[in-house]
Amino acid sequence: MSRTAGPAPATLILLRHGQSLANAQGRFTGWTDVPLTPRGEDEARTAARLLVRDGLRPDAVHTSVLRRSIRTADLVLAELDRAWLPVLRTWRLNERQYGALAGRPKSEVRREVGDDRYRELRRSVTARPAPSPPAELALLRADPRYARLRPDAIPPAETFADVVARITPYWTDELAPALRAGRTVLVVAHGNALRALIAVLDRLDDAAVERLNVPTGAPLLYALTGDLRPVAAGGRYLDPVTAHAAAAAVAAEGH
Ligand SMILES: O=C(O)[C@H](O)COP(=O)(O)O
Repeated sequence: MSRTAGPAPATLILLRHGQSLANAQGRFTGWTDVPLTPRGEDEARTAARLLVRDGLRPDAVHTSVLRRSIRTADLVLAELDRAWLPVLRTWRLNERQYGALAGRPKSEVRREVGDDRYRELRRSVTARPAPSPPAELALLRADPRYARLRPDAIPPAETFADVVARITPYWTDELAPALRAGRTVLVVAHGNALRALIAVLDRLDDAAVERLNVPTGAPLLYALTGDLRPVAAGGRYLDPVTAHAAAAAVAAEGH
């Protein structure tokens, strides 16, 4: 008797945008819509060449609504000669809303609040930064890219747990169905958005979340089983030596 084949394995590629102006300046970014630096654009092209080297050809692309992720995806698709691919853009893949920390130098914040609180603000699951100043929050709430959101749905500041909560529906409703349909899905997003997605994929506990850092411009491949479980926890960076060194540098930011 022939066994019915189970669902096919799936391929998910996670990519944090290339270096941004705020990254280069050592500042918290959050929902601030900063551009890539020239180095960040080169990181995007290098990431695309790694995908080509490994025979990876995305046929579904998702970004946030922030230009650093949109531009990174555009550069990758151009390098892959797939500029024709439709790209889905969503606020749910935005970076964590860092509230009053956005725009502030990380080293200044660390000196102000101390090493323990600084680490807690960046990497704990439940720490909530002070809210964005009212004028900045009003600008976010008036931004046309969030026009379909209720104004009170624009968070004044997010915990990491909040990011997980807003990304999970996107995983369930958009990414997982595309993967089950056999698409090679590329998600171009942000450090904490991808940390949240990885936490969901690998079912990370809080301690593991706190240790997790995602570098810019480093393609992370998740081979998934038919039921969308990672074949290897943590996935596999296409250039692991560079990625792991860059992840350590992310952890050390502000010091
Ligand atoms: O929003 C930011 O500041 C960065 O992109 C992520 O910063 P973090 O690594 O300090 O969370």
